[in-house]
Amino acid sequence: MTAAPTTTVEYIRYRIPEEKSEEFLAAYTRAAGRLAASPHCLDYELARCEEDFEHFILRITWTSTEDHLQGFRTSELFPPFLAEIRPYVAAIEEMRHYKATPVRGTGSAVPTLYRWAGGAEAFARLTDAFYTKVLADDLLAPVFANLAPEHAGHVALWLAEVFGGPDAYTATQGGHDHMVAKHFGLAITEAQRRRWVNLIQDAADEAGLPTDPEFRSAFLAYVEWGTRLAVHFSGPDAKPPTEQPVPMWGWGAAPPYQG
Ligand code: HEM
Repeated sequence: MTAAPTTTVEYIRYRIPEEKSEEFLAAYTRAAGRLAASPHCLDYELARCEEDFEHFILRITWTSTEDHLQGFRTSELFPPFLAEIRPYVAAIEEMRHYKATPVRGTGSAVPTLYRWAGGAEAFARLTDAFYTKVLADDLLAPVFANLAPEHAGHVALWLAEVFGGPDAYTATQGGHDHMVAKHFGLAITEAQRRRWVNLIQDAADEAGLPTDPEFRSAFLAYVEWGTRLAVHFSGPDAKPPTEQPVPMWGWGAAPPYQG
């Protein structure tokens, strides 16, 4: 079980007469700077109804309802925020906090990294090429001296799952804690980690994974994160990790170019 999220979404619905909408938008453009500056605000968006121009909905995600009420509302940001929007308070039709339910997710407009890479076969090709290189490598071969025959296949399932594919590693082997625990006691050095990073990129080229900047930067970001975690958990002072979900790696700031 992971802890329930504390974030809350405040919806404020306005009905603004057409002739006032321009100054309403201008006032909110100025007021928004206070939301942007608030450490209690995760994001905000003012949307206008397409069918009925008089309807607006402001959505603000707060770190928690309490942070909104006791934090933002008592901060020095609130008085100037309120001063901008006070003329429209009477036009509010609803102003309430909502908590997310488990019914949420993303659609398929943006392909997962898994799909973009070429699915399960691509990750199998990747780890086959990778472990061939690892076993021929002066720094890494000793670490993988007792490599089990199924290891490459397991790592392929893990990578596929992290990049948005089926949860086959979790279902057949175990989740994040299981994978992390595989590295206990290995005492991986920085030089070995860096070699791992280099070889998996060579293997990605050899296995024909996409070479576009967006895919490769997201791929490498995970490899950096994962190898640094592996080093940490392989060290002498590593404690078993707290229960964590399998990371779901996405595209980050650069979504795929679909021209
Ligand atoms: C993104 C980085 C990494 C990922 C995704 C990863 C993934 C995995 C997975 C999924 C396993 C378990 C395989 C199984 O269930 O059979 C594993 C085991 C192992 N990993 Fe990693 N690993 C990473 C980094 C590293 C690094 C940097 C090293 C060493 C240089 C390393 C060395 C090993 C070894 C030796 C095992 C086998 C342990 C055993 O079964 O006794 N890993 N790794």
